[in-house]
Amino acid sequence: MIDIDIALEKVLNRAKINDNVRVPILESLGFVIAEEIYANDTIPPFDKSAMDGYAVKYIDTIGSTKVDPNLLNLVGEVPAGHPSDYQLKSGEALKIMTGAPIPKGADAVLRKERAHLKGNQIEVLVEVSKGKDICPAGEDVEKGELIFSPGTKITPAVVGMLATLGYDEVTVYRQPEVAILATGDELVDINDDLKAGKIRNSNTYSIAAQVKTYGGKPKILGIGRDKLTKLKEKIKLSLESDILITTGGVSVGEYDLIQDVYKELGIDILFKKVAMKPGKPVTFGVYNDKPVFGLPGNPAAAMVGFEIFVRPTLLKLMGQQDLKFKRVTAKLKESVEKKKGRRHYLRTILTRKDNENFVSKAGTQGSGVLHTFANANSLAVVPKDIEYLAKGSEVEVLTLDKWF
Ligand SMILES: Nc1nc2c(c(=O)[nH]1)N[C@H]1C(S)=C(S)[C@@H](COP(=O)(O)OP(=O)(O)OC[C@H]3O[C@@H](n4cnc5c(N)ncnc54)[C@H](O)[C@@H]3O)O[C@H]1N2
Ligand code: MOO
Repeated sequence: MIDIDIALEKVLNRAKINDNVRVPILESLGFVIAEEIYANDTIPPFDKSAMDGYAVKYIDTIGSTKVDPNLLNLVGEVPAGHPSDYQLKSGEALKIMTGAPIPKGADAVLRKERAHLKGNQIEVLVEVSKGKDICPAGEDVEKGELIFSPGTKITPAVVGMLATLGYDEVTVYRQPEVAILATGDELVDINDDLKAGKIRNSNTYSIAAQVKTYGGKPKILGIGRDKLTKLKEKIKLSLESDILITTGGVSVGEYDLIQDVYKELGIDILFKKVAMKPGKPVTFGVYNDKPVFGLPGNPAAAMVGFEIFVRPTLLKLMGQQDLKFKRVTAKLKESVEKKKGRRHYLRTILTRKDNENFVSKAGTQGSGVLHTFANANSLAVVPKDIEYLAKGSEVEVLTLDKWF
């Protein structure tokens, strides 16, 4: 049995970042920029008003108060999108709207509510300083500035920045396609009859949902039956995808054929047993540089195997730099007992009270119990060589925040 951290290192060492594609910016959300993005313009391109009010010379407001206001002549207006050619002179004001270009001669904006309109004049109720309520040109971005480097994750604000900078498309690392094959003679699909000895195939759907959660594109290959030739044929078809996942058939049963199939197809197996629970029989291989994961059939084991090994692989292919889980330390709300030798990932509920994190089991921890996972929001880590943790002990917890 290989140690989890060593196993993960082997996986990530073999995972290669994807090639890149150009996509419309709205389709780039969640992906990673694969080019340098420079500003072709200064943003904002002109000094603009931050408030609705009056463009003035600040000097004309000096000494002005509510009780003894200075008077300025109103000589016109500047709406947003309509620059004025007027050269403001001393003793004058121009009505100005938020976002409108500051006219020549003006050096401050007096907010509407800080002036009194009296016919063709305004009373200045307060002094304003030079530059007051003006957003200077280049406040956001200077022309020629490097704005984003390869590796930047595209968030809603990044999409907005790309639009501001005039990019309608952006180059990103290509979305990985992840082929998923569930194996087992006992499996039927969602709408099929549950005849004796049969169970519904849930792995295909939970794993495909995990793939989507982390930004991949699932390719569902359906159910493969426990026959070497049939499995070989199905798997062969899917070796074009960026990642291949099979579930089931990796333990030591007579019909657990996955490892034989991998070998016959020329998939180089790097490990087939990991010191973790659930997920001990997680198998990892490489075919033409493509990662191949044989996840266990047990639904919770398959999903934990995905989170620990496939998730960071998928993120790496997508060009992401931070492959780690968000982790917190939390106090156990109950004691935990286990055998030495494997690191356990408990399906848990993480809560916060009075500035402290607490964690409790989401239910029974059998590798086949999926319901518990559906109630969980985190995985608490119980180290390999620990046998007992008392209530109140501190544990490391991986948050599944991307699920929510
Ligand atoms: N003698 C031993 N038996 C087992 C060992 C072992 O070390 N010695 N390991 C156990 C562990 S740990 C696990 S985990 C499982 C993994 O087994 P497989 O990957 O071979 O999975 P299967 O036997 O095909 O299925 C296990 C279980 O999960 C159900 N299943 C399978 N596929 C699906 C699916 N797509 N959707 C829902 N449920 C699925 C299946 O019916 C079984 O109940 O092996 C232990 N055995
Ligand atoms: O590794 Mo298995 O998932 O312990 O049941």
